[in-house]
Amino acid sequence: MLDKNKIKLGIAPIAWTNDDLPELGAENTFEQCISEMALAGFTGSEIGNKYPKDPEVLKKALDLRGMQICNCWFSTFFTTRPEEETIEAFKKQLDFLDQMGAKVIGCSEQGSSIQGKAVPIFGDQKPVFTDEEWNKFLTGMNKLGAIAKEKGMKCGFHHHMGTGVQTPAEIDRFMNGTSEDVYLLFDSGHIYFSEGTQEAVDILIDKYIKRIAHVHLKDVRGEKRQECLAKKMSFLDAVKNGTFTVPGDGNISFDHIFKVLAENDYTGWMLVEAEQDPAKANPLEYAVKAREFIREKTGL
Ligand SMILES: O=C1[C@@H](O)[C@H](O)[C@@H](O)[C@H](O)[C@H]1O
Ligand SMILES: [Co+2]
Repeated sequence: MLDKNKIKLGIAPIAWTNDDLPELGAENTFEQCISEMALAGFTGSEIGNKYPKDPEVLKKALDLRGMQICNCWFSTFFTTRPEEETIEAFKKQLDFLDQMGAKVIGCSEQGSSIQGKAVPIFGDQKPVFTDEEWNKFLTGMNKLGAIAKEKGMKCGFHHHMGTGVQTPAEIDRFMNGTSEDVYLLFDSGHIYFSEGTQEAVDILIDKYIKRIAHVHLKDVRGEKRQECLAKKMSFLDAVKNGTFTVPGDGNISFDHIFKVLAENDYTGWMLVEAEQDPAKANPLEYAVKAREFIREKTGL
Protein backbone atom coordinates (compact mmCIF):
# COMPACT_ATOMS: atom_id res chain seq x y z
CA MET A 1 0.00 0.00 0.00
CA LEU A 2 1.15 3.55 -0.65
CA ASP A 3 2.14 5.26 2.59
CA LYS A 4 0.17 8.44 3.28
CA ASN A 5 3.15 9.74 5.24
CA LYS A 6 5.37 9.45 2.15
CA ILE A 7 3.04 10.33 -0.70
CA LYS A 8 1.50 13.75 -1.29
CA LEU A 9 -1.16 14.43 -3.89
CA GLY A 10 -1.15 17.36 -6.27
CA ILE A 11 -2.88 18.44 -9.43
CA ALA A 12 -1.65 20.47 -12.42
CA PRO A 13 -3.10 23.92 -13.30
CA ILE A 14 -3.05 22.94 -16.98
CA ALA A 15 -6.61 21.61 -16.54
CA TRP A 16 -7.83 25.13 -15.70
CA THR A 17 -5.66 27.12 -18.13
CA ASN A 18 -3.46 25.35 -20.67
CA ASP A 19 0.15 26.59 -20.61
CA ASP A 20 0.73 25.36 -24.15
CA LEU A 21 -2.52 26.91 -25.41
CA PRO A 22 -3.53 29.77 -23.03
CA GLU A 23 -6.82 30.39 -24.80
CA LEU A 24 -7.96 27.07 -23.39
CA GLY A 25 -9.37 28.17 -20.04
CA ALA A 26 -8.43 31.85 -20.43
CA GLU A 27 -11.52 32.66 -18.36
CA ASN A 28 -10.30 30.70 -15.32
CA THR A 29 -8.46 32.82 -12.75
CA PHE A 30 -5.44 31.82 -10.68
CA GLU A 31 -7.47 32.11 -7.47
CA GLN A 32 -10.32 29.95 -8.81
CA CYS A 33 -7.79 27.34 -9.97
CA ILE A 34 -6.02 26.89 -6.63
CA SER A 35 -9.29 27.13 -4.66
CA GLU A 36 -10.79 24.31 -6.70
CA MET A 37 -7.61 22.25 -6.36
CA ALA A 38 -7.94 22.49 -2.57
CA LEU A 39 -11.71 21.91 -2.69
CA ALA A 40 -11.12 18.67 -4.63
CA GLY A 41 -8.76 17.45 -1.90
CA PHE A 42 -5.26 18.16 -3.26
CA THR A 43 -2.42 19.89 -1.39
CA GLY A 44 0.09 20.35 -4.21
CA SER A 45 0.26 22.21 -7.49
CA GLU A 46 2.80 22.93 -10.21
CA ILE A 47 3.52 26.44 -11.42
CA GLY A 48 1.00 27.63 -14.03
CA ASN A 49 1.29 30.57 -16.41
CA LYS A 50 -1.16 32.65 -14.34
CA TYR A 51 0.64 32.09 -11.05
CA PRO A 52 2.11 35.23 -9.41
CA LYS A 53 5.83 35.62 -10.08
CA ASP A 54 6.41 37.13 -6.60
CA PRO A 55 7.15 34.23 -4.22
CA GLU A 56 5.58 36.04 -1.26
CA VAL A 57 2.34 36.77 -3.12
CA LEU A 58 2.18 33.21 -4.44
CA LYS A 59 2.97 31.69 -1.04
CA LYS A 60 0.27 33.77 0.69
CA ALA A 61 -2.39 32.68 -1.79
CA LEU A 62 -1.35 29.02 -1.51
CA ASP A 63 -1.08 29.08 2.30
CA LEU A 64 -4.66 30.38 2.53
CA ARG A 65 -5.76 27.16 0.84
CA GLY A 66 -3.32 24.69 2.42
CA MET A 67 -1.56 24.29 -0.91
CA GLN A 68 2.11 24.24 -1.90
CA ILE A 69 4.22 24.08 -5.06
CA CYS A 70 5.72 20.64 -5.76
CA ASN A 71 7.40 21.07 -9.17
CA CYS A 72 7.49 23.18 -12.27
CA TRP A 73 8.21 22.65 -15.95
CA PHE A 74 11.56 23.86 -17.24
CA SER A 75 12.39 23.96 -20.95
CA THR A 76 15.99 23.15 -21.86
CA PHE A 77 17.49 24.03 -25.26
CA PHE A 78 20.80 22.18 -25.13
CA THR A 79 20.38 20.90 -28.70
CA THR A 80 19.71 24.28 -30.26
CA ARG A 81 21.12 27.07 -28.07
CA PRO A 82 24.32 27.84 -26.09
CA GLU A 83 24.62 25.62 -22.99
CA GLU A 84 25.19 28.57 -20.69
CA GLU A 85 21.81 30.09 -21.62
CA THR A 86 19.93 27.04 -20.35
CA ILE A 87 22.10 26.68 -17.26
CA GLU A 88 21.61 30.32 -16.20
CA ALA A 89 17.84 30.11 -16.68
CA PHE A 90 17.78 26.81 -14.78
CA LYS A 91 19.56 28.33 -11.77
CA LYS A 92 16.99 31.16 -11.63
CA GLN A 93 14.03 28.75 -11.83
CA LEU A 94 15.62 26.48 -9.23
CA ASP A 95 16.03 29.41 -6.82
CA PHE A 96 12.37 30.31 -7.25
CA LEU A 97 11.26 26.73 -6.61
CA ASP A 98 13.55 26.55 -3.58
CA GLN A 99 11.89 29.70 -2.18
CA MET A 100 8.53 28.01 -2.73
CA GLY A 101 9.66 24.88 -0.86
CA ALA A 102 9.59 22.60 -3.91
CA LYS A 103 12.25 19.88 -4.12
CA VAL A 104 11.88 18.86 -7.77
CA ILE A 105 12.08 20.59 -11.16
CA GLY A 106 10.78 18.94 -14.34
CA CYS A 107 12.95 19.54 -17.41
CA SER A 108 12.09 18.84 -21.03
CA GLU A 109 14.41 19.36 -24.02
CA GLN A 110 12.39 21.68 -26.23
CA GLY A 111 15.02 22.15 -28.93
CA SER A 112 13.15 21.33 -32.18
CA SER A 113 10.12 19.99 -30.27
CA ILE A 114 6.95 19.78 -32.40
CA GLN A 115 4.52 19.62 -29.44
CA GLY A 116 3.39 23.19 -30.07
CA LYS A 117 3.50 23.04 -33.86
CA ALA A 118 0.61 22.55 -36.28
CA VAL A 119 2.14 19.35 -37.67
CA PRO A 120 1.14 15.70 -37.13
CA ILE A 121 2.45 14.54 -33.75
CA PHE A 122 3.02 11.07 -35.21
CA GLY A 123 5.22 10.81 -38.28
CA ASP A 124 8.64 11.94 -39.46
CA GLN A 125 8.63 15.51 -38.13
CA LYS A 126 9.40 14.62 -34.52
CA PRO A 127 13.02 15.53 -33.71
CA VAL A 128 15.48 12.62 -33.70
CA PHE A 129 18.72 13.87 -32.13
CA THR A 130 22.03 13.27 -33.87
CA ASP A 131 24.89 11.79 -31.83
CA GLU A 132 26.34 15.28 -31.55
CA GLU A 133 23.00 16.65 -30.25
CA TRP A 134 22.71 13.78 -27.78
CA ASN A 135 26.22 14.51 -26.47
CA LYS A 136 25.46 18.22 -25.97
CA PHE A 137 22.10 17.43 -24.43
CA LEU A 138 23.31 14.76 -22.00
CA THR A 139 26.35 16.80 -20.97
CA GLY A 140 24.09 19.73 -20.19
CA MET A 141 21.55 17.63 -18.31
CA ASN A 142 24.31 16.12 -16.13
CA LYS A 143 25.38 19.65 -15.24
CA LEU A 144 21.79 20.52 -14.27
CA GLY A 145 21.62 17.36 -12.15
CA ALA A 146 24.75 18.39 -10.25
CA ILE A 147 23.46 21.96 -9.75
CA ALA A 148 20.15 20.70 -8.36
CA LYS A 149 21.91 18.18 -6.08
CA GLU A 150 24.10 20.99 -4.74
CA LYS A 151 20.91 22.77 -3.61
CA GLY A 152 19.43 19.60 -2.09
CA MET A 153 16.91 19.36 -4.94
CA LYS A 154 16.26 16.85 -7.71
CA CYS A 155 16.49 17.51 -11.44
CA GLY A 156 13.69 15.50 -13.05
CA PHE A 157 13.29 14.94 -16.79
CA HIS A 158 9.85 14.77 -18.45
CA HIS A 159 9.67 12.40 -21.44
CA HIS A 160 7.25 14.10 -23.79
CA MET A 161 5.37 13.61 -27.06
CA GLY A 162 6.91 15.46 -29.98
CA THR A 163 10.35 15.85 -28.45
CA GLY A 164 13.63 13.97 -28.91
CA VAL A 165 12.83 11.97 -25.74
CA GLN A 166 9.44 10.41 -26.40
CA THR A 167 9.83 6.71 -27.13
CA PRO A 168 11.09 3.91 -24.83
CA ALA A 169 14.36 3.72 -26.80
CA GLU A 170 14.90 7.48 -26.50
CA ILE A 171 14.11 7.37 -22.77
CA ASP A 172 16.58 4.49 -22.37
CA ARG A 173 19.29 6.45 -24.18
CA PHE A 174 18.58 9.43 -21.93
CA MET A 175 18.62 7.45 -18.68
CA ASN A 176 21.76 5.50 -19.68
CA GLY A 177 23.49 8.73 -20.65
CA THR A 178 22.82 10.65 -17.46
CA SER A 179 24.14 10.33 -13.93
CA GLU A 180 22.20 9.21 -10.86
CA ASP A 181 21.73 12.91 -10.13
CA VAL A 182 19.29 13.16 -13.05
CA TYR A 183 15.88 11.65 -12.41
CA LEU A 184 12.86 10.67 -14.47
CA LEU A 185 9.58 12.56 -14.25
CA PHE A 186 7.28 9.63 -15.06
CA ASP A 187 4.20 10.68 -17.04
CA SER A 188 1.85 7.72 -17.64
CA GLY A 189 -0.10 9.57 -20.35
CA HIS A 190 2.86 10.48 -22.50
CA ILE A 191 4.29 6.98 -22.66
CA TYR A 192 0.86 5.51 -23.42
CA PHE A 193 0.18 8.20 -26.04
CA SER A 194 3.53 7.40 -27.68
CA GLU A 195 3.26 3.60 -27.66
CA GLY A 196 -0.43 2.81 -27.25
CA THR A 197 0.09 -0.12 -24.88
CA GLN A 198 -0.26 -0.78 -21.15
CA GLU A 199 2.92 -2.81 -21.41
CA ALA A 200 4.96 0.27 -22.36
CA VAL A 201 3.62 2.10 -19.30
CA ASP A 202 4.36 -0.77 -16.91
CA ILE A 203 7.81 -1.51 -18.36
CA LEU A 204 8.84 2.14 -18.02
CA ILE A 205 8.01 2.36 -14.34
CA ASP A 206 9.56 -1.08 -13.67
CA LYS A 207 12.79 -0.05 -15.37
CA TYR A 208 13.31 3.36 -13.77
CA ILE A 209 11.45 3.29 -10.46
CA LYS A 210 14.69 3.86 -8.55
CA ARG A 211 15.29 7.10 -10.48
CA ILE A 212 11.74 8.48 -10.50
CA ALA A 213 11.59 11.79 -8.63
CA HIS A 214 8.08 12.87 -9.62
CA VAL A 215 4.95 11.27 -11.07
CA HIS A 216 2.32 12.67 -13.43
CA LEU A 217 -0.83 10.55 -13.27
CA LYS A 218 -2.38 11.10 -16.67
CA ASP A 219 -4.79 8.85 -18.55
CA VAL A 220 -5.46 8.51 -22.28
CA ARG A 221 -8.75 7.92 -24.10
CA GLY A 222 -7.68 5.15 -26.49
CA GLU A 223 -10.24 5.98 -29.14
CA LYS A 224 -9.01 9.58 -29.23
CA ARG A 225 -5.42 8.39 -29.63
CA GLN A 226 -6.58 6.33 -32.63
CA GLU A 227 -8.37 9.36 -34.03
CA CYS A 228 -5.19 11.42 -33.62
CA LEU A 229 -3.28 8.83 -35.66
CA ALA A 230 -5.99 8.49 -38.31
CA LYS A 231 -6.49 12.22 -38.79
CA LYS A 232 -2.77 13.08 -38.45
CA MET A 233 -3.50 15.54 -35.66
CA SER A 234 -1.03 17.85 -34.00
CA PHE A 235 -0.35 17.40 -30.26
CA LEU A 236 -2.47 20.41 -29.32
CA ASP A 237 -5.35 19.41 -31.60
CA ALA A 238 -5.22 15.98 -29.96
CA VAL A 239 -5.34 17.68 -26.55
CA LYS A 240 -8.36 19.76 -27.59
CA ASN A 241 -9.95 16.58 -28.94
CA GLY A 242 -9.77 15.01 -25.47
CA THR A 243 -6.91 12.54 -25.82
CA PHE A 244 -5.79 13.10 -22.25
CA THR A 245 -8.00 12.71 -19.22
CA VAL A 246 -7.66 12.18 -15.47
CA PRO A 247 -6.51 8.80 -14.09
CA GLY A 248 -9.32 6.25 -14.08
CA ASP A 249 -11.22 7.90 -16.92
CA GLY A 250 -9.27 6.44 -19.86
CA ASN A 251 -7.63 3.20 -21.02
CA ILE A 252 -4.61 3.04 -18.71
CA SER A 253 -4.64 0.72 -15.72
CA PHE A 254 -2.88 2.38 -12.78
CA ASP A 255 -2.76 -0.80 -10.67
CA HIS A 256 0.82 -1.71 -11.60
CA ILE A 257 1.97 1.90 -11.25
CA PHE A 258 0.61 2.15 -7.69
CA LYS A 259 1.99 -1.33 -6.85
CA VAL A 260 5.53 -0.51 -8.02
CA LEU A 261 5.53 2.88 -6.29
CA ALA A 262 4.41 1.21 -3.04
CA GLU A 263 6.83 -1.74 -3.29
CA ASN A 264 9.75 0.63 -3.84
CA ASP A 265 8.76 2.99 -1.06
CA TYR A 266 8.41 5.93 -3.46
CA THR A 267 8.43 9.10 -1.45
CA GLY A 268 7.24 12.27 -3.11
CA TRP A 269 4.33 13.67 -5.06
CA MET A 270 1.82 12.02 -7.33
CA LEU A 271 0.36 14.80 -9.44
CA VAL A 272 -2.82 14.44 -11.46
CA GLU A 273 -2.37 16.04 -14.85
CA ALA A 274 -4.89 16.01 -17.67
CA GLU A 275 -4.92 18.88 -20.07
CA GLN A 276 -8.23 18.95 -21.94
CA ASP A 277 -10.62 21.69 -23.04
CA PRO A 278 -12.00 23.16 -19.78
CA ALA A 279 -15.17 24.12 -21.67
CA LYS A 280 -15.79 20.42 -22.36
CA ALA A 281 -14.24 18.94 -19.21
CA ASN A 282 -14.98 21.04 -16.14
CA PRO A 283 -11.69 21.21 -14.20
CA LEU A 284 -13.28 20.92 -10.75
CA GLU A 285 -15.48 18.00 -11.78
CA TYR A 286 -12.48 16.13 -13.20
CA ALA A 287 -10.31 17.00 -10.22
CA VAL A 288 -12.92 15.47 -7.89
CA LYS A 289 -13.23 12.43 -10.18
CA ALA A 290 -9.45 11.94 -10.05
CA ARG A 291 -9.30 12.36 -6.28
CA GLU A 292 -12.05 9.77 -5.81
CA PHE A 293 -10.24 7.33 -8.13
CA ILE A 294 -6.97 7.69 -6.19
CA ARG A 295 -8.78 7.27 -2.86
CA GLU A 296 -10.60 4.17 -4.12
CA LYS A 297 -7.45 2.59 -5.62
CA THR A 298 -4.87 3.46 -2.97
CA GLY A 299 -6.68 4.46 0.19
CA LEU A 300 -4.85 7.81 0.12
O1 LIG B 1 2.65 16.40 -19.50
C1 LIG B 1 2.80 17.58 -19.84
C2 LIG B 1 2.43 18.03 -21.19
O2 LIG B 1 1.37 17.27 -21.68
C3 LIG B 1 2.21 19.50 -21.38
O3 LIG B 1 2.48 19.79 -22.73
C4 LIG B 1 3.11 20.36 -20.53
O4 LIG B 1 2.78 21.71 -20.64
C5 LIG B 1 3.01 19.90 -19.09
O5 LIG B 1 3.72 20.78 -18.25
C6 LIG B 1 3.57 18.50 -19.01
O6 LIG B 1 3.64 18.01 -17.69
CO1 LIG C 1 3.27 15.69 -17.61
